[in-house]
Amino acid sequence: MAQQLIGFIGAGNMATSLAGGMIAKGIRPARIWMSDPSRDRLDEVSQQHRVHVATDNLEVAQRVDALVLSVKPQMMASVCADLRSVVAERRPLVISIAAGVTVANLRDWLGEEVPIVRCMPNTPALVQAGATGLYAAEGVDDSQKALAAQVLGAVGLTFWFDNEQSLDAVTAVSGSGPAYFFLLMEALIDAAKAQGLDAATARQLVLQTAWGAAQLAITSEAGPDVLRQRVTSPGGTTAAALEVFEEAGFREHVQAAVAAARERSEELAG
Ligand SMILES: NC(=O)C1=CN([C@@H]2O[C@H](COP(=O)(O)OP(=O)(O)OC[C@H]3O[C@@H](n4cnc5c(N)ncnc54)[C@H](O)[C@@H]3O)[C@@H](O)[C@H]2O)C=CC1
Ligand SMILES: O=C(O)[C@@H]1CCC=N1
Repeated sequence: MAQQLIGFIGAGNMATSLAGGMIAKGIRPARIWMSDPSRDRLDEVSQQHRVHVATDNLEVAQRVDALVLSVKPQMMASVCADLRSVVAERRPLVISIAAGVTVANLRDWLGEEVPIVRCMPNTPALVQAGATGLYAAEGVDDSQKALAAQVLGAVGLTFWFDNEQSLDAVTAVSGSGPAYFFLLMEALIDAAKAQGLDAATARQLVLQTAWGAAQLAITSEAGPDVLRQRVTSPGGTTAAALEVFEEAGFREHVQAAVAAARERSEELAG
């Protein structure tokens, strides 16, 4: 496994986050290939990460032991159609990170016999703080599962699921989730500025608070509900703020937002 080659089809945000995290974790850049139609993108990636690059997806597919499909879900059918003959001949492990694209979709496009791991990482992979849900389709052996876990586990925590539907929920929670926290950070920075703090200080206060709250929640035995209560003095400032959140239906909005993300993930399966 130590020398197996990993190829990314599509050198976008996620692929480079994953590759960057893998390299930071000690995986040699020479084990990583990336293809993308954009020469500029590849130049940027090879300069930054020193991985092998190619504009031709087939050149990558012909060389690697595991292919990480990291193009947009809408591109996946046509990309797979081009890869189909090489994949049928070489049978690399296929790891898809595309939101909503199912194992059945991938089998239609690539062939029934292809070993497939469907997974859902997130962008904190770039700083090795990712969270990834994985699902291994029938026919994936233990060494292939270990390889998928090595790729995704290099950039954060991995969680295996026995049923594929769970990945739509994972997509809505942790795949899209960083954006929810970033939205809260943006809104809090704006609120801090509205209260007269300068932009740089507002940003630092908010990011340190987000980081501190996450660290506290991760390291504490108490759950987020208890930690929230500990911040909230009766009749105090936090209580005043939380009342506004609750009255505005904050929790209901979060439920509805996550349900919308899940629905969209299911729709992307086509
Ligand atoms: N952005 C995120 O937070 C997450 C994204 N994903 C999934 O990862 C996948 C990639 O998303 P991003 O990296 O955000 O998108 P992106 O747009 O940054 O990257 C896609 C890349 O694919 C390339 N591409 C386009 N056509 C191609 C082709 N025919 N062959 C090879 N490459 C081609 C594009 O030039 C681009 O560099 C998507 O399927 C998305 O659902 C999964 C988890 C989180
Ligand atoms: O927004 C999306 O569709 C992708 C999948 C999860 C995060 N980004």
